[in-house]
Amino acid sequence: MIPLLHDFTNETVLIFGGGPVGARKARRFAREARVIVVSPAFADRGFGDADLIRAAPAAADVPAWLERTAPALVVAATDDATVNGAVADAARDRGTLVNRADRSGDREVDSVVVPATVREDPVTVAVATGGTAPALSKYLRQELEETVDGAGEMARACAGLREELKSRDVPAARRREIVTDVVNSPDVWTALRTGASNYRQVIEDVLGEELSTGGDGE
Ligand SMILES: C[C@@]1(CC(=O)O)c2cc3[nH]c(cc4nc(cc5[nH]c(cc(n2)[C@H]1CCC(=O)O)[C@@](C)(CC(=O)O)[C@@H]5CCC(=O)O)C(CC(=O)O)=C4CCC(=O)O)c(CCC(=O)O)c3CC(=O)O
Ligand SMILES: NC(=O)C1=CN([C@@H]2O[C@H](COP(=O)(O)OP(=O)(O)OC[C@H]3O[C@@H](n4cnc5c(N)ncnc54)[C@H](O)[C@@H]3O)[C@@H](O)[C@H]2O)C=CC1
Repeated sequence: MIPLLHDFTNETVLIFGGGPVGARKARRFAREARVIVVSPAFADRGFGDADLIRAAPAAADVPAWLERTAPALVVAATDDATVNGAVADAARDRGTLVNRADRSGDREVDSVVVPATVREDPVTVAVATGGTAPALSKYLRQELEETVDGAGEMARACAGLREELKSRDVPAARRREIVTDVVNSPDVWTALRTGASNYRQVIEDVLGEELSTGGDGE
């Protein structure tokens, strides 16, 4: 399987199953998509701002739900393997992406896996284990949270610097050198992580230095 980032803006994600797993997937997708969760019962968990629809579709009813809601992605997260299988079949018939929460091998065509994710906008890091060890994905995600801390602000600093340096016609090679130095600077990371600095300040400091040295490489 190959990781890709998918924009779900203005798309619908349809989830079957309102247990803890359905709730987790609902929260995940509700940050961007319109999410509908269909289930006879709902766990006492957050579902983001998903629409919760109380129903217990039989396998034969599943295609009509996809027809009605036209989702970009459908999630099978019930504890009924027959219903989950019907969800996968209906998705394949429509050419819709499907995530089966109860499966890690024998995947359906067009199936997708939800990776463990660390997010500090605009930075995203995703971890998967080929379905073999979700608990390991979660562990690595927790470890990576420390590494990624401050990366959102660092990304904004780099983006701002690239833009400013381009607009000042700084040669591309020098531009790359400056941005690479900033990304590799332990001092900048520490300043961003502790709040001692922010991305605007970093841009200002680096540009100030560059201009005062006349961009002669040092
Ligand atoms: C294939 C996949 C399909 C999919 O759901 O996309 C899948 C399938 C299954 N998960 C199972 C179990 C658990 N899953 C978790 C947790 C997470 N599972 C997630 C993803 C995935 N799970 C996909 C593969 C990703 C990869 O390649 O690693 C995460 C990363 C993302 C998310 O779900 O949001 C999220 C961590 C989020 C975070 O915190 O960062 C825990 C830990 C816990 O809950 O604390 C357990 C219990 C411990 C264990 O068993 O490892 C079972 C057995 C069910 C049973 O026993 O019946 C199956 C089915 C099977 O394996 O057959
Ligand atoms: N991907 C993952 O991270 C994990 C996956 N799993 C798998 O996912 C499944 C769901 O996990 P949990 O939420 O913990 O299970 P759960 O048993 O707590 O929840 C299942 C939900 O499905 C609903 N449901 C039952 N029949 C339905 C139907 N016909 N239509 C719609 N909804 C229906 C139930 O009312 C319940 O809300 C498990 O059976 C397991 O196979 C389990 C743990 C983690």
